[in-house]
Amino acid sequence: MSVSAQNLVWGVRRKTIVADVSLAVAPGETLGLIGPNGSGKSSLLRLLAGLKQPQSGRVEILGQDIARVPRRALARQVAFVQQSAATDTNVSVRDVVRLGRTPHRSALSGWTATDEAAVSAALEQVDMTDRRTQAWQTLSGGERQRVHIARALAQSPRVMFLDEPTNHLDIHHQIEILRMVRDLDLTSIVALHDLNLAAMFCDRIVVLQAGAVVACGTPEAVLTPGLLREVFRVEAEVSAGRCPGQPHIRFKA
Ligand SMILES: Nc1ncnc2c1ncn2[C@@H]1O[C@H](COP(=O)(O)OP(=O)(O)OP(=O)(O)O)[C@@H](O)[C@H]1O
Repeated sequence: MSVSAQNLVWGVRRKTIVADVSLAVAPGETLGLIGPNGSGKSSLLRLLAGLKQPQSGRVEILGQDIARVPRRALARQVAFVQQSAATDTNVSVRDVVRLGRTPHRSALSGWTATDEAAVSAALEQVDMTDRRTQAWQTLSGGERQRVHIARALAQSPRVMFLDEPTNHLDIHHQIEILRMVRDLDLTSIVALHDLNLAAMFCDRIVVLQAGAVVACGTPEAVLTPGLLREVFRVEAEVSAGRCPGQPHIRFKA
């Protein structure tokens, strides 16, 4: 498995926020994490990526217990795209993406052709090559989001965690970014609010409710009217989508 978690528990004071979560993600798989506001998606992603320590349970990435892997070594394997991440303001788009190379560089080595190629490819993948010299603070919300994704791609990770990466993006870029994530030769775990996008781009979906996994499986198996009513408190019709295995949800007003 690329990523596996066993019995993860995390909370603050007396409140349990991630409640005994176990999951496994295969190499190359795109796993969607869905659930209502406050169900624990961001908290779980941060535990899986090693950005938070669980109170109990463990996470393995590429067969190694992440509690024992040095931070820098982990950063060479794992990238995390946060929800509306902040960046120092006085920098260009290219500078932000170059930061993705940090875990691969030593104090002695200069900027290499490999670093440059990774940055150029990442900018291209998010459609921001033309903006590479633009000042970060002048970008729109959606452009900033794409640059943060490019920074993660420049890291050349084997596993990528994305916390609502389609926030702020127009529909063209939502689809482009998720298609790219799905088609990349890496394992990704993506928290998403848009259930139709989750159905279109995720191989499997994990549903969180109050910190616990209440369903896990293919979009077809998971996204049923009963689950949508129970977990998301919405009435919906679910029909076969245009592609096999990708159901389409129509919410009832
Ligand atoms: N450090 C913290 N201290 C106190 N409460 C926290 C902390 N971190 C998270 N929480 C609470 O835990 C719950 C889960 O938060 P989390 O951000 O993981 O949910 P989410 O599913 O990502 O939500 P959303 O869809 O709204 O982004 C929320 O009620 C949140 O307020």
